[in-house]
Amino acid sequence: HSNREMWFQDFLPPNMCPLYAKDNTFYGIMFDAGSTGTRIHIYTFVQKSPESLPELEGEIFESVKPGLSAYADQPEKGAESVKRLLDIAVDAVPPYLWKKTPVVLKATAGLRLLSEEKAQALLLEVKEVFEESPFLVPEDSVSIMDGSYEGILAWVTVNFLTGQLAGQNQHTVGILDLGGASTQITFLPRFEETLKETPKDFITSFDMFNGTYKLYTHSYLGFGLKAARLAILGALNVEAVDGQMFRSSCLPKQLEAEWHFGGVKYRYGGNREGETGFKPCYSEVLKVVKGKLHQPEEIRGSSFYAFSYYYDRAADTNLIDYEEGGVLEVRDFERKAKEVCDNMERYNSASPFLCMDLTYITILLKEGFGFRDNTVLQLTKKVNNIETSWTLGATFHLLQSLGITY
Ligand SMILES: O=c1[nH]cnc2c1ncn2[C@@H]1O[C@H](COP(=O)(O)OP(=O)(O)O)[C@@H](O)[C@H]1O
Ligand SMILES: [Ca+2]
Repeated sequence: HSNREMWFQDFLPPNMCPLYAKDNTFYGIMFDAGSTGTRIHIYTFVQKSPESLPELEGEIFESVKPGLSAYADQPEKGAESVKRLLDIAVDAVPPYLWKKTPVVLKATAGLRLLSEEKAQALLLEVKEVFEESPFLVPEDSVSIMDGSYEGILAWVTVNFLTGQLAGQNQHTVGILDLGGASTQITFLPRFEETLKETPKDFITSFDMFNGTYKLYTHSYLGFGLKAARLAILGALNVEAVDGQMFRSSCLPKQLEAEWHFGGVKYRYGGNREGETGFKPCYSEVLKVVKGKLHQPEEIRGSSFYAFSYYYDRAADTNLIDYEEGGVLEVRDFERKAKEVCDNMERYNSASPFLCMDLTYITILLKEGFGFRDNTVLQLTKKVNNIETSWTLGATFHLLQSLGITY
């Protein structure tokens, strides 16, 4: 963009700038501080009239690992990783729009699991990075997001990108997000019954684009893929993890290794003496999931969009194409779990956790949420080349609250 800049840009107010005079272009910068990585989404919008939805022109996306929570004891270093990503936005947004472009960071389950003190120290350092940038820094620009918003905003993203939020005939789709530390389920109930039999705190009313949506949503903290690994290994909420060896029938028999998560080091390994394979693994994982999740009757027959680790593990095992995504049934995950767990040596090089992860996904879907074997899942990473992430919904919400869009 910058080669198109001209000398008068800096002297004329944007609405008089000849280059952009007719353009109602604006930007939004949203950081996703996830448990396994930090990502920046720089969105460009055009709004042609107050009546129509803003049009999304494009997205610049970049990410770094590990996530902020890995810097629990070095908040400055954590903020540095945010600074490096923000520099991309400085180059991407035309200077005359810097002051009008809001920058926000929302942290999810990784920071929810840290102590209040450590989480706040990290957020404070990030806030300083924002204050030193040329962008618009709204109130509450750096925060830990409420789990229910994580689901709602991802639902907004997917349904906006698939065109379901415009016009009259809305056939919205439900979404499933499997993060590292938490997992979300969100859908628009069609039956009065569902609203009646659902706990009150699972239903949230939400205003967006001149409509009100009464959504079913819940975020299960500790049920993300990586947190579930710890729960399955029995390493969750254990005081002195140091030196302890956590074993599971879901891991290759001879395996012994170390794993870092949330700033803690865990030693884990296979069942040297005991059983290994799909059957024992299934009952091991079932203990972690059974009876812990609400099962809405209505979802049994409907299809859902699934992304994040649902997508990654399906792609890792060739259930879907890594670039294109694809359509699966719940039983495909189970079939693949059996295949991997009963032939662990063959899959060991991919990831020693593959059997555990696939078994967990199977059980989460079937025994956790109560999906049927033939429930259809649409696995997507991108829709029209835009990442399916809660960040787009969050940016719409932000721009609306700042009066930048309608
Ligand atoms: O922009 C995105 N689009 C789609 N998936 C994403 C995006 N950013 C992260 N993910 C996926 O989210 C998963 C990691 O979860 P995350 O680190 O966000 O944990 P959390 O949600 O529990 O905090 C991975 O599967 C990763 O591929
Ligand atoms: Ca996430």
